[in-house]
Amino acid sequence: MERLRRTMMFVPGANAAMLRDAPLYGADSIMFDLEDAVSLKEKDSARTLVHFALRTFDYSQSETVVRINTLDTVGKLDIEAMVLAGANVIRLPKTETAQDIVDVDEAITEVEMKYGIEVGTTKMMAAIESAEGVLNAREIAKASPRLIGIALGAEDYVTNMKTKRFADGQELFFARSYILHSARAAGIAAIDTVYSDVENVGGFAREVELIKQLGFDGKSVINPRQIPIVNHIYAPTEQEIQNAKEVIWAIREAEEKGSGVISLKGKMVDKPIVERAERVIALAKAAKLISEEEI
Ligand SMILES: CC(=O)SCCNC(=O)CCNC(=O)[C@H](O)C(C)(C)COP(=O)(O)OP(=O)(O)OC[C@H]1O[C@@H](n2cnc3c(N)ncnc32)[C@H](O)[C@@H]1OP(=O)(O)O
Ligand SMILES: O=C([O-])CC(=O)C(=O)O
Ligand SMILES: [Mg+2]
Repeated sequence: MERLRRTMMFVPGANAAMLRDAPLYGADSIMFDLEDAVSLKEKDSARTLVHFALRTFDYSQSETVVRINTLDTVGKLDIEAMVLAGANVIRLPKTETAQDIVDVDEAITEVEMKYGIEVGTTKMMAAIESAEGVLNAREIAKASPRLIGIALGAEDYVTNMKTKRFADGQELFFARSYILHSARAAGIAAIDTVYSDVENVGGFAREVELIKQLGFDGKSVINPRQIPIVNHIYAPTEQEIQNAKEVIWAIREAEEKGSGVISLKGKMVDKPIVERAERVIALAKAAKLISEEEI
């Protein structure tokens, strides 16, 4: 089954206490940051700290993602330390072109070969944070078989666009839509950007409602308090779960009789409707609203 990525929590790589406590909050993915949350002075110590944290603490309940620095700075050093430490995913920030992804893919391959790790073990993500990156999202999303998703980085993006973030998110509509389409066309995940105003719970919830409606798999978060809000909004309602169960039971029965399409309460049920029902069930299981065995 597809891995759920409702929440991807940034953890500043230089903060030892946050690295230690990060698994306590139940994020689907923990994103260790070596890039913009780490000052230039702390780049080397943060890399060492995250390397040892990955080897020492138990992050097994989450996916581990590391946001590295770009290859024109210390990205290669980051890749070597993180691949060796067994990070699940390397996230490249400020991705502008498909070639950026190919270059990181090659750097990862080199390290995997050097340490006898099976080539392809380490996955990748691309964060898109500029006009150039958005316009190239379609090629970026298909640039490497390692890619599990692409994400919007809206703080850098609005800066590049010479605007700022607004409550209704209009300024992000094109970028969000194009990134989503690029991800879906490539068959990978689409992750929305951070919401920096941690105290504004209402504004955060409205943004999560919007990105769920658009079709994003989930959101980058910066604070543990944002996790239950995303999980609550992404959790299906009782009615949605009941409908999904009925669809799956009905299609199972139909398939036993050798048919792929049926009518349920006067509505047609076929493959796309079954796929949506399966996602509702996966989200319900993740939210522990139903048990693994129930369906
Ligand atoms: C544009 C970009 O690039 S965004 C990505 C880079 N930015 C980041 O990584 C920032 C990550 N977030 C943070 O550093 C913090 O959440 C801040 C600075 C925004 C707010 O910090 P605080 O005011 O301390 O938050 P808050 O009071 O909610 O913290 C509660 C607890 O959660 C911990 N915590 C807060 N954020 C995080 C986090 N991202 N990861 C792990 N633990 C965290 C705190 O250490 C605190 O722990 P304690 O109770 O044991 O002391
Ligand atoms: O990727 C993110 O959501 C955070 C980030 O770097 C940005 O918004 O510029
Ligand atoms: Mg950024």
